[in-house]
Amino acid sequence: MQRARRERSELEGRMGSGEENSLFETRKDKARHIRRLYAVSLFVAICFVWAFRLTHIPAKGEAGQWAWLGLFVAEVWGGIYWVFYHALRWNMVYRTTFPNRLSPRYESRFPEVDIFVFTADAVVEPPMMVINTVLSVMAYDYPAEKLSVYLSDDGGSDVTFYALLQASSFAKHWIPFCKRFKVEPRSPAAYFNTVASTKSQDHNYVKHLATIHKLYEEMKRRVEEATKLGVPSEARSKHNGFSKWDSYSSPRDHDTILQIVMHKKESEGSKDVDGCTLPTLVYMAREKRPHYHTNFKAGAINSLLRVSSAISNGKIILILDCDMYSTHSQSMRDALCFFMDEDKGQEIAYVQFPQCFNNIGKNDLYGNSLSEIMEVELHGFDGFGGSMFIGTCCYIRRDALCKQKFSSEYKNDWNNENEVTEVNLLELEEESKALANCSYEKNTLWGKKIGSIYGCLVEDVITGLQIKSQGWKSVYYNPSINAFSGIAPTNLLRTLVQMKRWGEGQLQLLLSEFRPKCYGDKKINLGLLLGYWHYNFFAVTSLSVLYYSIIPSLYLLKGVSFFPKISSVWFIPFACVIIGEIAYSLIEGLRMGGSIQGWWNGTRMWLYEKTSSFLFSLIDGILGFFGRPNLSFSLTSKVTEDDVAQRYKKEVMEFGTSSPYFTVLATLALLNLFCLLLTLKELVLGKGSFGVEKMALQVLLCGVLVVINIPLYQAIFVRKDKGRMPTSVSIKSTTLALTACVFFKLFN
Ligand SMILES: O=c1ccn([C@@H]2O[C@H](COP(=O)(O)OP(=O)(O)O[C@H]3O[C@H](CO)[C@@H](O)[C@H](O)[C@H]3O)[C@@H](O)[C@H]2O)c(=O)[nH]1
Ligand SMILES: [Mn+2]
Repeated sequence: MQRARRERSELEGRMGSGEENSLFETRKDKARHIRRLYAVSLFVAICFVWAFRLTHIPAKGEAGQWAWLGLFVAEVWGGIYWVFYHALRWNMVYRTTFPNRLSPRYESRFPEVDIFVFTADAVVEPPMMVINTVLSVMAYDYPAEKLSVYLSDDGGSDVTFYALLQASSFAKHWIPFCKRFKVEPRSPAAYFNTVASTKSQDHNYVKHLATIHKLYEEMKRRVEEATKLGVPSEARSKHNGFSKWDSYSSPRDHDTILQIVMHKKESEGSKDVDGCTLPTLVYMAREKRPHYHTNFKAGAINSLLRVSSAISNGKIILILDCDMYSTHSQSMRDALCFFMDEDKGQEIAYVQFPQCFNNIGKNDLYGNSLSEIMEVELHGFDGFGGSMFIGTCCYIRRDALCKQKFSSEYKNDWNNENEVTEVNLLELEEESKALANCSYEKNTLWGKKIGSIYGCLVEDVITGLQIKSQGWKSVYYNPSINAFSGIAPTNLLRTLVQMKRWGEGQLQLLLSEFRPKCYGDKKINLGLLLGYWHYNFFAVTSLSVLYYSIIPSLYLLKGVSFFPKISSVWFIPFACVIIGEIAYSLIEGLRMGGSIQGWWNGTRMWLYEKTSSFLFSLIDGILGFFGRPNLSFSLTSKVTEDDVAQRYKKEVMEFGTSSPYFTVLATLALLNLFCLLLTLKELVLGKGSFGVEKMALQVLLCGVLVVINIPLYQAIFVRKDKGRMPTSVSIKSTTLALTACVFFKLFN
């Protein structure tokens, strides 16, 4: 990754205004001319493919006429979608910040920052992970009296609360330790992992390290014990916060639980061992009732927005998922460079950082590094006026989330109006608690115009769009030192389910009343619109990919050809598109620091997501549009069982459970395998009218689909481990695929 970054910066050209005063600089992608030339040429080739389709439609009554027209539709859509894809590569920009210019000017006038961390389930998001994230952000290199950390717990778990209490005590040692020894990263778990292998000569450091490590291990043991056995009664009686669970009946049915664990204005208890102030720390589990929709994370964001406005009211908010710990204690200053820039700062609503993951294997088996999005596409959005908001690792201006429009009169003003000098914590808790009640939002604009937007499984994307349509700008900042790191799914099904949720959310956005509000009236420019469409149409695109991976292969059985002969001039545009796209995606993958195997894995995942996840997104999205309520958010698990972890490490694909996703994938894979085998048999026996030259491209397509599915065949036919394809799925898929082939051959 680092190497790729260096190369990238060499490739970039400068676009800065040359102002010595700016706190940030924007540079254009230096390769943009080559990219554009390539895109235009390839588009011409695509047009020729369309022309071929239109000029060679089989005559009425000839075999495959309808299939031919279907292929035409798939190719037209594929071409259009390809334009969306390249829109994101047309105008990429890169940002650099100058934090060393920031401090001398603004250090004493830094804004208050509120950090929101979200968790929703103590089982799939272990409390230890959550508090490591919390500790990493509490330890930011930032004036503690201007920092508040809020944990929203949609799981309403007393164990998570217990862990947070433990973290608050541990912070009293951890934060001074971080500051004294300039520790990075400041998530204790991540830090102890990195230092395990290094030896230091500094005795003072070694001594402190041993002490703090011991404290951490003790805390970890307590928290893990509580996770297994429940919160110890001794702890319950010591902290009256636990009494708030008395009326609690289930995670879906309880009062608001709000606890200010530490408050910077509190006279005692919020100082570290060196006597320095610690950030404010708040636990919130908003009220839940079965007959109120929770609106998932969007609902949690809005509750926290209100609660925090009563407690600290920071002007800048950092939104984080509970697995996304900070890996760089200075990065908040980078974000401020954008907001505080005298020239352009006031119009920037949010600064999006990339999501990075610390558990990606060498060849990124499941394409989870999301490097296409993080290293390319968000830069593309940025070039057209603003990054997409991706829900985490993002600094947002409270005004942009809570007020409505941007106007040219808007000025940066970092003074906090409701600055409090002395607080009565109980009163403050009581007062803010009501703000997180279910009924609070009744007949208000929350979720419609204010705060995070409801009704969409990608609340982040739609919220970002809403902000943009109100006239605000946003930036994407991809620093050379990673700012955050989290956990990517570690098995195939989790990845597919996550993608299904994203695809469905994007479709909801497209079908919602917000689409015209966000896209209409030229509110966003064409480039940005095309970029968003690239995501919005995820689900729709599944149909053309499915068509392309089924119909041509089936027609092999009948010897019907859909592609030009190799000797024909019409072969040229097809060859250009195929070779061009392979070369382009391979180069892009390698430039981002990936491997060839990684590119191949990514291509497989592209196919799997398009044909299974996005198919289900489409079905559920349409059902949702016709009124079926969406009651669940399939949380991505952040824990991995040992044997699964072993296979993940060895880059062996994980199946293991029967799931409709696998049935679809296996059926497709087997269908192509059968078609290929039958075709090869035909070829070898030399029977019938099978023209090699005529069918070459079609056999190649089927062949590639087979080769890319090799791991799946192994999972069905060869493997014996627990991660292999369950027999029930294998039988179901074989039957389906065989039936399709036989029916097609005999009856069509
Ligand atoms: O009812 C809910 C459901 C989820 N979450 C939190 O939302 C975050 C994201 O959930 P996760 O299961 O990790 O989903 P991902 O698909 O990994 O999330 C990505 O996609 C989401 C939807 O686009 C964004 O909100 C996230 O920021 C982005 O990381 C986690 O911290 C959850 O605890 C809640 O607080 N309440
Ligand atoms: Mn996640």
